[in-house]
Parts: sequence; structure tokens; C-alpha cells
Amino acid sequence: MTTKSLILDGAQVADTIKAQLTKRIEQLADKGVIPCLATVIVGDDPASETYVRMKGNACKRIGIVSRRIQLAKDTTTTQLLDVIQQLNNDPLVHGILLQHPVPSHIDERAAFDTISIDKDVDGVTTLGFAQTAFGIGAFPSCTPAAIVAILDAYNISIEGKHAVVIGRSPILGKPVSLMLLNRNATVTICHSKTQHLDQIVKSADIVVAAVGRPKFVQGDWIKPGAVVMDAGYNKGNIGDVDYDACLRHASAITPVPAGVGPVTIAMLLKHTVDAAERTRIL
Ligand SMILES: NC(=O)C1=CN([C@@H]2O[C@H](COP(=O)(O)OP(=O)(O)OC[C@H]3O[C@@H](n4cnc5c(N)ncnc54)[C@H](OP(=O)(O)O)[C@@H]3O)[C@@H](O)[C@H]2O)C=CC1
Ligand SMILES: Nc1nc(=O)c2c([nH]1)NC[C@@H]1CN(c3ccc(C(=O)N[C@@H](CCC(=O)O)C(=O)O)cc3)C=[N+]21
Repeated sequence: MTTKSLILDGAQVADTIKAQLTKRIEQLADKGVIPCLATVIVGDDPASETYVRMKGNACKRIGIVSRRIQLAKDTTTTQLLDVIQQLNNDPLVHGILLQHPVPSHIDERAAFDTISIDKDVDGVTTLGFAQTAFGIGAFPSCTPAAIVAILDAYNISIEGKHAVVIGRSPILGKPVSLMLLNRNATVTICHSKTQHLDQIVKSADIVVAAVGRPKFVQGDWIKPGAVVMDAGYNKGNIGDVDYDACLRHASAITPVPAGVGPVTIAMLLKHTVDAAERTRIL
């Protein structure tokens, strides 16, 4: 069956979010505050380099200061925690993003949890995650927030829908599942031990692919009319969804590139501006 499907334009959603930030950044400037995002990157993984550069450029274009802290790949957990603590104590820094993944000898959870909750613009701390789970406070992780923002931008209703999330990572699969649950979806979370994945996905009204495997989600897994959100970002700019095949069944789908990715960055900028507005005592 072939249905005409809507391409969810993440670049456009990102532009709308960023346009709304420009005014707020000007108002902060009038008060002498320039929002500042510190990005910490450990090691020299070329993919991480690219993401961090894209984030830095996006900040610059909109008037957010981006401070990049590059640490050697043999940095110890203690050294990393010290760097994060210094950023916590720096009043000029409003948001801290520790680029995932860090080298395996580092205790990533300890590093994430050192980030002050007020500066946790990527929802990576245990407390930030718990707040996301409860649907209160703080900043949810940027990619989950982006997925929900795209659905909202296109008025795609979440309530009562069966959302199937493939992936349960701490900054993507798990938080997006909880956010969809908080929006009254019925949520099924799948992972590498899930059986009959194709059949479960076939029952989804909304599919979120967060697997980290190129073209993993097959066209014939998609129920006609389902909405497909592809969070994947694999080498060569390839999503976790077999786009051409899924396009034939879905009512709406995010492409890669120009789908979830640009909105993730827009959410990061938004959270940084939110944090800058909150920390200022007027
Ligand atoms: N656009 C953006 O802003 C972002 C994109 N990404 C992209 O999203 C994708 C996922 O990232 P991330 O969550 O960090 O990845 P992780 O590798 O941390 O998690 C992958 C998840 O997929 C599950 N999985 C792996 N293989 C299978 C399988 N065969 N069947 C079912 N489930 C499976 C794993 O299950 P298990 O838990 O059992 O191991 C795990 O829960 C990647 O492509 C990444 O590049 C990530 C962050 C931001
Ligand atoms: N703590 C943490 N938070 C993250 O959010 C995080 C992370 N670690 N580690 C790595 C992944 C990856 N990620 C992307 C963000 C934007 C694009 C993006 O903008 N992509 C463009 C492509 C731009 C291009 O390559 O030309 C697009 O999809 O159109 C992609 C990937 C965030 N991540």
C-alpha cells in the first residue's frame, strides 16, 4: 500500500524555535547577560568533534557564547569531575554539555551527576532524569525534547496513541519513553533482548527509532498511517530507519538529515537561554 506521507521538516521546526530565542537573547543582553554553553569533550572521536562544532556554530549564529573544553583521551574521572565542578562554580556559564560517549575508563555516570542541576541543559543527571520522569522542572534531554517538539509543531496528537520506542539509553530511549507516557501515550519500550520486535512495531501509531544501527527499522514493520520518528544518526548521515521503505507506509516521517538532529540543537540553545534567564537575579 502506498500512502502520501508528510515529511516532518526538522530544519524548519528548528528555525522557528531559534527565531523565538533571538528576542529573549536580546532582552538578556539589555540586562548584561550573555547566555553561555560550555561543551566538554573527552578524547578525539571525529564524530563527536563534528557534533560539538555544529553546536558551537549554532550558538555563535544566535548570540550564545560557546565555550569548548577539549580534554585528552587519557583524562581520569577525577580530572573530569574537577573540570565540571569548575564550570558549576563559574557564574558566566549557564549550561554544561558533556558529550556522550566518554572513553570507557571514565565513570560517565559520575561525570554526568557532577553537573549542577541548574546547568544540566541536556537532562543527563540522575536528578534531571527523575524530574523528566515526573514531568516536572529542569531540562529534559535535548533529543527526546526534539522528538516531542516536532510532533507538537505538526499537531500530531500523542494522547492515547501506542508509541513504540526502540532503544532504552539514558539520554534518548528511556527519557523519550517517559515524556511520551507523560503526554498520555501508551508506551512500549524495546531493546536488544526484545522478541518479535517487528510485530510490536507493527502495532505502533508512533515509532521512535533510537537504536544506533543504520536502516534498522524496515518498511514492512510500519502500520499504514503510523508516524515514524528517526533519532538515529549513523556514519554517513544515515538514520536508524529504512527511510524510502518506511515512507511508503507512514503518514509522517522525519528524514535524516534535517529531521530530529537540527531540532536537538535548537532545544540545546533553548535550554541554555532558559538557564541564563533563571540564574539571573534581577
Ligand atoms: N539526533 C540526535 O540528536 C541524536 C542522535 N543519536 C543517535 O541515536 C541513536 C541511538 O543513540 P543512543 O541511544 O545514544 O545509543 P545506545 O547505543 O546508547 O543505545 C542503543 C539502544 O538500542 C538498543 N538496541 C541495539 N540493538 C538492538 C536491536 N537489534 N534490537 C532492538 N534494540 C536494539 C539497545 O538495547 P540494549 O539496551 O539492550 O543494549 C540500546 O537500548 C544513534 O544512532 C545515535 O547516533 C543519539 C543522541 C542524539
Ligand atoms: N550529551 C550528549 N547530548 C547529545 O545530544 C548528543 C551527544 N551527547 N552525543 C552525540 C549525539 C549526536 N547528536 C546530534 C546532534 C545533532 C545532529 C544534527 O544536527 N544533525 C544534522 C546533520 C548535519 C550534518 O551532518 O550536515 C541533521 O540531522 O540534519 C546530529 C547528532 C547529539 N548527541
